[in-house]
Amino acid sequence: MTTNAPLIMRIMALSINTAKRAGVIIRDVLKQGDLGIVDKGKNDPQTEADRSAQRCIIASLAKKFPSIKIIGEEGGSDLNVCDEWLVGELDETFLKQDCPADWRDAKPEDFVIWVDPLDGTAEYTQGFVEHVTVLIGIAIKNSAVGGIIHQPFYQQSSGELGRTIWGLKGLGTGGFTAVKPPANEFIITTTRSHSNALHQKAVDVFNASKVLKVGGAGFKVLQLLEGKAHAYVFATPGCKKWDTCAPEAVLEASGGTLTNINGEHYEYHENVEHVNGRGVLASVGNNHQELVEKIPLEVRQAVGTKQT
Ligand SMILES: Nc1ncnc2c1ncn2[C@@H]1O[C@H](COP(=O)(O)O)[C@@H](OP(=O)(O)O)[C@H]1O
Ligand SMILES: [Mg+2]
Ligand SMILES: [Mg+2]
Ligand SMILES: [Mg+2]
Repeated sequence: MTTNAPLIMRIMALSINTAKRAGVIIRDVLKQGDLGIVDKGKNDPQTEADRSAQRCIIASLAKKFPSIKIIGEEGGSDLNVCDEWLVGELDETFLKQDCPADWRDAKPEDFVIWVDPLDGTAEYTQGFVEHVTVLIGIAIKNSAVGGIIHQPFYQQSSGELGRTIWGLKGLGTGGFTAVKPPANEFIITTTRSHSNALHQKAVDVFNASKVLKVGGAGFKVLQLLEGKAHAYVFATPGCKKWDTCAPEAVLEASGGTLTNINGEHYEYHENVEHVNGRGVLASVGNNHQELVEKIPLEVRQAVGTKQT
Protein backbone atom coordinates (compact mmCIF):
# COMPACT_ATOMS: atom_id res chain seq x y z
CA MET A 1 0.00 0.00 0.00
CA THR A 2 2.65 2.47 1.14
CA THR A 3 5.00 1.97 -1.80
CA ASN A 4 2.17 1.99 -4.34
CA ALA A 5 0.75 5.33 -3.24
CA PRO A 6 1.11 8.17 -5.78
CA LEU A 7 4.30 10.21 -5.46
CA ILE A 8 2.60 13.35 -4.08
CA MET A 9 1.04 11.28 -1.27
CA ARG A 10 4.41 9.73 -0.36
CA ILE A 11 6.17 13.10 -0.43
CA MET A 12 3.48 14.63 1.81
CA ALA A 13 3.60 11.65 4.19
CA LEU A 14 7.38 11.83 4.57
CA SER A 15 7.31 15.63 4.84
CA ILE A 16 4.90 15.43 7.79
CA ASN A 17 7.32 13.25 9.78
CA THR A 18 10.38 15.20 8.64
CA ALA A 19 8.87 18.54 9.70
CA LYS A 20 8.17 17.04 13.15
CA ARG A 21 11.79 15.85 13.44
CA ALA A 22 13.04 19.31 12.43
CA GLY A 23 10.79 20.74 15.15
CA VAL A 24 12.60 18.63 17.77
CA ILE A 25 15.95 19.98 16.52
CA ILE A 26 14.65 23.57 16.77
CA ARG A 27 13.51 22.99 20.39
CA ASP A 28 16.80 21.28 21.27
CA VAL A 29 18.96 24.14 19.96
CA LEU A 30 16.97 26.61 22.06
CA LYS A 31 17.23 24.37 25.15
CA GLN A 32 20.97 24.00 24.76
CA GLY A 33 21.21 27.80 24.65
CA ASP A 34 23.84 28.71 22.02
CA LEU A 35 21.88 29.86 18.96
CA GLY A 36 24.97 30.41 16.77
CA ILE A 37 23.47 33.50 15.09
CA VAL A 38 24.89 34.58 11.71
CA ASP A 39 23.60 37.72 9.93
CA LYS A 40 22.78 36.94 6.28
CA GLY A 41 21.77 40.58 5.67
CA LYS A 42 19.79 43.40 7.25
CA ASN A 43 17.12 41.90 9.54
CA ASP A 44 17.94 38.45 8.17
CA PRO A 45 19.41 36.24 10.90
CA GLN A 46 20.24 32.54 10.60
CA THR A 47 20.77 30.26 13.60
CA GLU A 48 22.11 26.77 14.25
CA ALA A 49 18.46 25.67 14.34
CA ASP A 50 17.87 26.94 10.76
CA ARG A 51 21.01 25.15 9.54
CA SER A 52 20.45 21.85 11.34
CA ALA A 53 16.71 21.66 10.63
CA GLN A 54 17.38 22.23 6.92
CA ARG A 55 20.02 19.45 6.84
CA CYS A 56 17.59 17.05 8.52
CA ILE A 57 14.74 17.88 6.12
CA ILE A 58 16.68 17.93 2.86
CA ALA A 59 18.80 14.85 3.68
CA SER A 60 15.65 12.85 4.51
CA LEU A 61 13.66 13.97 1.44
CA ALA A 62 16.64 13.62 -0.93
CA LYS A 63 17.40 10.10 0.27
CA LYS A 64 13.86 8.87 -0.39
CA PHE A 65 13.25 10.99 -3.51
CA PRO A 66 16.68 11.41 -5.14
CA SER A 67 15.40 12.71 -8.48
CA ILE A 68 13.22 15.49 -7.08
CA LYS A 69 14.43 19.10 -7.01
CA ILE A 70 14.55 20.50 -3.47
CA ILE A 71 15.32 24.16 -2.72
CA GLY A 72 16.01 25.25 0.87
CA GLU A 73 16.32 28.74 2.33
CA GLU A 74 19.75 28.10 3.81
CA GLY A 75 21.38 27.14 0.49
CA GLY A 76 23.49 24.05 -0.20
CA SER A 77 23.64 21.88 2.93
CA ASP A 78 25.91 19.01 3.97
CA LEU A 79 23.55 16.06 3.56
CA ASN A 80 25.82 13.66 5.38
CA VAL A 81 23.75 13.65 8.57
CA CYS A 82 23.61 11.32 11.56
CA ASP A 83 21.05 8.49 11.47
CA GLU A 84 18.93 10.24 14.11
CA TRP A 85 18.27 13.07 11.64
CA LEU A 86 17.36 10.78 8.75
CA VAL A 87 13.62 10.29 8.66
CA GLY A 88 12.46 7.40 6.49
CA GLU A 89 9.03 6.58 7.90
CA LEU A 90 5.93 7.86 6.11
CA ASP A 91 2.86 9.09 8.02
CA GLU A 92 0.53 6.13 7.54
CA THR A 93 -2.64 8.01 8.53
CA PHE A 94 -2.06 10.53 5.77
CA LEU A 95 -1.36 7.76 3.24
CA LYS A 96 -4.73 6.11 3.89
CA GLN A 97 -6.46 8.97 2.06
CA ASP A 98 -7.26 9.01 -1.65
CA CYS A 99 -4.99 11.02 -3.90
CA PRO A 100 -6.84 13.75 -5.84
CA ALA A 101 -7.06 12.72 -9.52
CA ASP A 102 -5.22 15.86 -10.69
CA TRP A 103 -1.95 14.81 -9.00
CA ARG A 104 -2.11 11.03 -9.35
CA ASP A 105 0.14 10.83 -12.39
CA ALA A 106 2.60 13.62 -11.54
CA LYS A 107 6.18 12.55 -12.33
CA PRO A 108 9.38 13.34 -10.39
CA GLU A 109 10.34 16.05 -12.91
CA ASP A 110 7.04 17.87 -12.30
CA PHE A 111 7.91 18.56 -8.64
CA VAL A 112 9.86 21.21 -6.76
CA ILE A 113 9.97 21.05 -2.94
CA TRP A 114 10.49 24.43 -1.22
CA VAL A 115 11.90 24.16 2.32
CA ASP A 116 11.92 26.88 4.96
CA PRO A 117 13.44 24.97 7.89
CA LEU A 118 12.57 27.70 10.38
CA ASP A 119 10.17 30.49 9.48
CA GLY A 120 10.21 33.37 11.95
CA THR A 121 13.92 33.26 12.79
CA ALA A 122 13.98 36.86 14.07
CA GLU A 123 11.16 35.97 16.48
CA TYR A 124 12.92 32.72 17.50
CA THR A 125 16.00 34.69 18.55
CA GLN A 126 13.84 37.19 20.46
CA GLY A 127 11.84 34.62 22.41
CA PHE A 128 8.54 34.80 20.46
CA VAL A 129 8.75 31.07 19.84
CA GLU A 130 5.04 30.55 19.21
CA HIS A 131 5.52 32.40 15.87
CA VAL A 132 8.01 29.80 14.64
CA THR A 133 7.03 27.24 12.01
CA VAL A 134 8.73 24.65 9.79
CA LEU A 135 7.51 24.95 6.19
CA ILE A 136 7.68 22.28 3.49
CA GLY A 137 5.92 23.32 0.28
CA ILE A 138 5.34 21.02 -2.67
CA ALA A 139 4.90 22.51 -6.13
CA ILE A 140 3.73 20.58 -9.17
CA LYS A 141 4.26 22.18 -12.57
CA ASN A 142 4.76 25.73 -11.19
CA SER A 143 1.90 25.77 -8.68
CA ALA A 144 1.89 25.39 -4.90
CA VAL A 145 -0.15 22.22 -4.43
CA GLY A 146 0.76 20.69 -1.06
CA GLY A 147 2.15 22.02 2.18
CA ILE A 148 3.16 21.19 5.73
CA ILE A 149 3.20 23.84 8.47
CA HIS A 150 4.66 22.47 11.71
CA GLN A 151 4.64 24.53 14.92
CA PRO A 152 7.37 23.18 17.23
CA PHE A 153 6.27 25.25 20.25
CA TYR A 154 2.49 24.84 20.02
CA GLN A 155 1.16 23.62 23.37
CA GLN A 156 -1.55 21.01 22.81
CA SER A 157 -4.30 20.58 25.42
CA SER A 158 -3.00 17.01 25.92
CA GLY A 159 0.29 18.51 27.13
CA GLU A 160 2.13 17.47 23.95
CA LEU A 161 4.39 20.13 22.46
CA GLY A 162 4.11 20.84 18.72
CA ARG A 163 1.47 20.32 16.06
CA THR A 164 1.56 19.60 12.34
CA ILE A 165 -0.88 21.07 9.85
CA TRP A 166 -1.07 19.84 6.25
CA GLY A 167 -2.99 20.84 3.16
CA LEU A 168 -3.28 19.32 -0.29
CA LYS A 169 -5.34 21.00 -3.00
CA GLY A 170 -8.23 18.77 -3.99
CA LEU A 171 -8.01 16.77 -0.75
CA GLY A 172 -8.29 19.38 2.03
CA THR A 173 -6.43 20.04 5.26
CA GLY A 174 -5.61 18.26 8.51
CA GLY A 175 -4.09 18.84 11.94
CA PHE A 176 -6.25 21.79 13.00
CA THR A 177 -9.84 23.00 13.01
CA ALA A 178 -10.64 25.84 10.62
CA VAL A 179 -12.53 28.75 12.19
CA LYS A 180 -14.14 31.69 10.37
CA PRO A 181 -12.97 35.17 11.48
CA PRO A 182 -15.57 37.45 13.16
CA ALA A 183 -18.07 38.85 10.62
CA ASN A 184 -18.35 42.31 12.19
CA GLU A 185 -14.63 43.15 12.18
CA PHE A 186 -11.74 43.39 9.73
CA ILE A 187 -8.46 42.20 11.24
CA ILE A 188 -5.13 42.30 9.40
CA THR A 189 -2.11 40.17 10.25
CA THR A 190 1.25 41.51 9.11
CA THR A 191 5.01 41.59 9.69
CA ARG A 192 6.50 42.70 12.99
CA SER A 193 10.10 42.90 11.74
CA HIS A 194 10.08 43.92 8.03
CA SER A 195 7.82 46.97 7.72
CA ASN A 196 8.47 50.18 5.74
CA ALA A 197 6.55 53.33 4.79
CA LEU A 198 5.02 51.94 1.58
CA HIS A 199 3.94 48.74 3.29
CA GLN A 200 2.36 50.78 6.10
CA LYS A 201 0.44 52.84 3.50
CA ALA A 202 -1.10 49.64 2.11
CA VAL A 203 -2.08 48.42 5.60
CA ASP A 204 -3.61 51.81 6.44
CA VAL A 205 -6.03 51.86 3.46
CA PHE A 206 -7.97 48.97 4.97
CA ASN A 207 -8.83 50.95 8.11
CA ALA A 208 -8.74 47.64 9.97
CA SER A 209 -10.35 47.17 13.37
CA LYS A 210 -7.12 45.52 14.52
CA VAL A 211 -3.60 45.00 13.07
CA LEU A 212 -1.73 41.98 14.46
CA LYS A 213 2.05 42.19 14.04
CA VAL A 214 3.53 38.70 14.13
CA GLY A 215 6.52 36.83 12.70
CA GLY A 216 6.66 34.37 9.82
CA ALA A 217 4.54 33.68 6.75
CA GLY A 218 3.49 30.30 8.19
CA PHE A 219 2.19 31.76 11.44
CA LYS A 220 0.30 34.58 9.67
CA VAL A 221 -1.50 32.08 7.42
CA LEU A 222 -2.38 29.99 10.49
CA GLN A 223 -3.96 33.10 11.99
CA LEU A 224 -6.19 33.33 8.90
CA LEU A 225 -7.09 29.64 9.10
CA GLU A 226 -7.93 29.85 12.79
CA GLY A 227 -10.20 32.91 12.44
CA LYS A 228 -7.85 35.36 14.19
CA ALA A 229 -7.52 37.58 11.09
CA HIS A 230 -9.25 38.22 7.76
CA ALA A 231 -6.25 39.18 5.62
CA TYR A 232 -2.44 38.93 5.57
CA VAL A 233 -0.93 42.04 4.01
CA PHE A 234 2.79 42.32 3.15
CA ALA A 235 3.25 45.12 0.62
CA THR A 236 7.00 44.91 0.12
CA PRO A 237 9.42 42.45 -1.45
CA GLY A 238 11.46 40.38 1.03
CA CYS A 239 9.75 37.11 1.65
CA LYS A 240 10.68 34.24 -0.68
CA LYS A 241 9.18 31.22 -2.44
CA TRP A 242 10.03 28.94 0.53
CA ASP A 243 8.04 31.32 2.79
CA THR A 244 4.86 31.17 0.69
CA CYS A 245 4.76 27.76 -1.04
CA ALA A 246 3.52 25.70 1.93
CA PRO A 247 1.26 28.45 3.38
CA GLU A 248 -0.30 29.08 -0.05
CA ALA A 249 -1.06 25.38 -0.58
CA VAL A 250 -2.53 24.90 2.90
CA LEU A 251 -4.61 28.09 2.75
CA GLU A 252 -5.94 27.36 -0.74
CA ALA A 253 -6.69 23.72 0.13
CA SER A 254 -8.93 25.23 2.82
CA GLY A 255 -10.71 27.62 0.41
CA GLY A 256 -8.61 30.77 0.96
CA THR A 257 -6.36 32.64 -1.47
CA LEU A 258 -2.67 33.71 -1.40
CA THR A 259 -1.29 35.93 -4.18
CA ASN A 260 0.95 38.93 -4.71
CA ILE A 261 -0.63 42.29 -3.90
CA ASN A 262 -1.99 42.52 -7.47
CA GLY A 263 -4.00 39.34 -6.95
CA GLU A 264 -1.72 37.17 -9.14
CA HIS A 265 -0.41 33.78 -8.04
CA TYR A 266 3.33 33.26 -7.83
CA GLU A 267 5.04 30.50 -9.81
CA TYR A 268 7.13 27.85 -8.08
CA HIS A 269 9.25 26.22 -10.81
CA GLU A 270 12.91 25.58 -10.05
CA ASN A 271 14.24 28.58 -12.01
CA VAL A 272 11.86 31.19 -10.59
CA GLU A 273 13.29 34.22 -8.78
CA HIS A 274 13.37 33.41 -5.07
CA VAL A 275 12.11 36.81 -3.87
CA ASN A 276 8.36 37.40 -3.94
CA GLY A 277 8.87 40.73 -5.70
CA ARG A 278 5.35 42.05 -5.34
CA GLY A 279 4.60 41.19 -1.74
CA VAL A 280 1.86 38.99 -0.36
CA LEU A 281 -1.90 39.34 0.03
CA ALA A 282 -3.77 36.40 1.55
CA SER A 283 -7.36 36.13 2.64
CA VAL A 284 -9.96 33.63 3.84
CA GLY A 285 -13.21 35.18 2.58
CA ASN A 286 -14.45 35.19 -1.00
CA ASN A 287 -13.59 38.86 -1.56
CA HIS A 288 -9.90 38.56 -2.44
CA GLN A 289 -10.17 40.71 -5.58
CA GLU A 290 -12.00 43.44 -3.63
CA LEU A 291 -9.11 43.51 -1.16
CA VAL A 292 -6.62 43.83 -4.03
CA GLU A 293 -8.54 46.77 -5.44
CA LYS A 294 -8.67 48.54 -2.08
CA ILE A 295 -4.91 49.06 -2.30
CA PRO A 296 -4.44 52.10 -4.57
CA LEU A 297 -2.90 51.20 -7.94
CA GLU A 298 0.01 53.61 -7.40
CA VAL A 299 0.89 51.80 -4.14
CA ARG A 300 0.65 48.40 -5.82
CA GLN A 301 2.80 49.56 -8.73
CA ALA A 302 5.42 50.95 -6.38
CA VAL A 303 5.91 47.60 -4.60
CA GLY A 304 8.80 45.71 -6.18
CA THR A 305 9.91 46.03 -9.74
CA LYS A 306 9.55 42.58 -11.26
CA GLN A 307 6.73 40.17 -11.89
CA THR A 308 7.85 36.80 -10.51
N1 LIG B 1 13.19 42.48 3.95
C1 LIG B 1 13.40 41.20 4.21
N2 LIG B 1 14.65 40.69 4.21
C2 LIG B 1 14.87 39.39 4.47
N3 LIG B 1 13.90 38.48 4.75
C3 LIG B 1 12.66 38.94 4.76
C4 LIG B 1 12.33 40.31 4.49
N4 LIG B 1 11.00 40.45 4.58
C5 LIG B 1 10.50 39.23 4.89
N5 LIG B 1 11.49 38.32 5.00
C6 LIG B 1 11.37 36.90 5.35
O1 LIG B 1 10.02 36.48 5.18
C7 LIG B 1 9.59 35.71 6.29
C8 LIG B 1 8.41 36.39 6.93
O2 LIG B 1 8.76 37.67 7.35
P1 LIG B 1 7.88 38.51 8.37
O3 LIG B 1 7.84 37.75 9.65
O4 LIG B 1 8.57 39.82 8.48
O5 LIG B 1 6.52 38.60 7.73
C9 LIG B 1 10.78 35.57 7.23
O6 LIG B 1 11.36 34.30 6.96
P2 LIG B 1 12.53 33.59 7.84
O7 LIG B 1 12.28 33.88 9.27
O8 LIG B 1 12.34 32.17 7.46
O9 LIG B 1 13.83 34.13 7.33
C10 LIG B 1 11.64 36.74 6.83
O10 LIG B 1 13.02 36.59 7.04
MG1 LIG C 1 15.61 33.38 7.19
MG1 LIG D 1 10.63 32.18 6.27
MG1 LIG E 1 13.53 30.51 7.46
